Formats: sequence, C-alpha cells, structure tokens
Amino acid sequence: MKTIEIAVGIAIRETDSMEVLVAQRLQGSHLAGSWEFPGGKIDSGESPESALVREFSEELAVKPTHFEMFTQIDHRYPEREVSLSFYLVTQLDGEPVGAEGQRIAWVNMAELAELDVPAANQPIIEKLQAYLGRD
Ligand SMILES: Nc1nc2c([nH]c(=O)n2[C@H]2C[C@H](O)[C@@H](COP(=O)(O)OP(=O)(O)OP(=O)(O)O)O2)c(=O)[nH]1
Ligand SMILES: [Mg+2]
Repeated sequence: MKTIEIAVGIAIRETDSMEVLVAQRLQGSHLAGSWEFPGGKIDSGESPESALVREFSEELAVKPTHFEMFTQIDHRYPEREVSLSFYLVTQLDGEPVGAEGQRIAWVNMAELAELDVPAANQPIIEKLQAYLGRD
C-alpha cells in the first residue's frame, strides 16, 4: 500500500486555558465526522511546511506565521496508510473559518479528550496533553 504523506497543524491559543483548533471532517471524506487538526496531503515536490501553509489557507483562510515540528507518526488504516507530520502553530495571521463548509472549534484539553478523533491522533493528543497541561 502506498503511504500518503500528510502535513497537519495544531494551532494553539491561550485564553482561560490552552486551546487547540479542530475541524470536523466532511461527509464523504475518509473518517467523515471525526475531529481532526487541519491539514492535508503534501503534493509531489512540495515541502511539508509549504503544504501546511497551503492547507491552512484552503481550509481555514488563515496564514500560519509561526510554527515548529511537534511529532511525526505513521498509521495504517484499513483503507490507507498515512504518514502524518504534526506542527505546533503558535501564531496565525487572520481569524480561522471553516472555508470548506466544515465545522471548526477551539477546544481545551478536557474538551479535546471527549471528541471523536482519527485513531492515529490518540497518541498525539496524549503527547499534547503532557506538553500543554491537562486543564
Ligand atoms: N488533516 C488531518 N488528517 C488526518 C489527521 N489524522 C489522520 O489520521 N488524518 C488522515 C485522514 C486522511 O486519511 C488523511 C488526510 O487526507 P485528506 O484526504 O483529508 O487530505 P486533503 O485535506 O488534502 O483532502 P483532499 O484534497 O484529498 O480532499 O490523514 C489529522 O489530525 N488531520
Ligand atoms: Mg484536509
């Protein structure tokens, strides 16, 4: 099975608690209905960082202006194998919207733990909770 390379951004903001931006995968897509971190496929010849910036523009109509590598994980779903590069996005130019009609939400770590997420994200979320704190 050919591995699909994906760039994903975990946008972070601090309000009363630390929050991250999630988006609900659209009907008709792989893992429809689950709450993902925005991102998508890296085009051939494209760098992961360029893909991250492009996907945030397409999906959220914002530009990540500060980001750093967080972690990388490979996961095999029954239908496809993905290689996910997760970035922490600490600054955005603009206010994100669901530019493709998807629902988006800023959630704290407790809320994130309650969401239906892609199976590949579970270890990432645990790492994120350890990194940001649980409250
Ligand atoms: N964006 C994103 N994808 C994830 C996450 N976790 C996870 O397993 N995936 C998987 C789901 C999909 O199989 C794949 C992303 O591919 P995709 O098809 O949504 O890519 P895309 O945004 O370029 O969409 P499209 O142009 O193909 O419609 O990665 C995540 O947190 N964010
Ligand atoms: Mg996508």
